[in-house]
Amino acid sequence: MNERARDFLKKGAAELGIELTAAQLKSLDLFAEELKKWNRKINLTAITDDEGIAVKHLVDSLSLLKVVRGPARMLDIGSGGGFPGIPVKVVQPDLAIVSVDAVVKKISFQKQAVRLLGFQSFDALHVRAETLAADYPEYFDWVVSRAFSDIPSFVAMALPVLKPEGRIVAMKGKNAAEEVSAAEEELQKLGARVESVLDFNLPCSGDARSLVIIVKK
Ligand SMILES: C[S@@+](CC[C@H](N)C(=O)[O-])C[C@H]1O[C@@H](n2cnc3c(N)ncnc32)[C@H](O)[C@@H]1O
Repeated sequence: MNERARDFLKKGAAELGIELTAAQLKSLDLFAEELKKWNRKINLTAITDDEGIAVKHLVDSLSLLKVVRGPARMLDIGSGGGFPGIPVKVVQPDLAIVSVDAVVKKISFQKQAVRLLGFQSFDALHVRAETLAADYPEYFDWVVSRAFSDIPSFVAMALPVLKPEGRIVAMKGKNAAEEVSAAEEELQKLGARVESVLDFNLPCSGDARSLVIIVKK
C-alpha cells in the first residue's frame, strides 16, 4: 500500500483504540498487496485503490474489535477475501478463527494469506455455512459476518454453532436500525434477540456503521 493508505490505516485503527505495532502494520500491508495481486485474476473485491482497501476493508474489519475479544473461538461466515477475519486475527491472535465461504477460489486466497502471515489457529474452509452444525455444535463464542445476508438468515446459520452464552455480531452499514426492526419477529421465532446495537462512524471516511449484537433467548 502507498504511504497515504498506510497512514489512514494507522490513524483509523488508532481512532478505534488500536495502536498497531510495526509488525501488525507490515502484516496488514502484506495482506493488502496479496489481495490486489489475486484480485487481478479472481474477483475478491470491487475496492482496488490502496486508500479504499485501508479504510473500507482493513479499518472496517478491525472495528469488530469494539465488541469481540480473545481468547475465544470465532466463526466468520461468508468471509470472501478474508473480511473481517484476517485483519482481526493480525491484531487479536488469541482468537481461534474458522472462516468459511461457499466459493473455493476465495478460500484458496485465504489459505495463501494464512501461510504468508504465519497464522496459527486460523482455518479457512470451503463449505456452506448451513453444513457446519454437525462438526461444530455449540462450539463458537462469537459468530460474525460482514456484508453477508439479511439478519434472520445469518442468525439461523449461526445459532446451531454458537455456545449458549455466545454472541452473534452482524456488521452493518447504514439503515441497520430498519433492518433490526424488520428482523425482530423472525428472530423471536428462531429463539434469538438483539441484545444491543453499537452505532459509530467509520474512521477516515465517516460512513455510518453498526454492530448488531444478538444472543440466544
Ligand atoms: C458480499 S460477500 C462478503 C465477503 C466479506 N465478508 C466482506 O465483507 O468483504 C458475501 C460472501 O458470502 C459467501 N456466501 C454466500 N452464501 C454462503 C453460504 N451459505 N455459506 C458460506 N458462504 C456464503 C459468498 O461466496 C461471498 O463470498
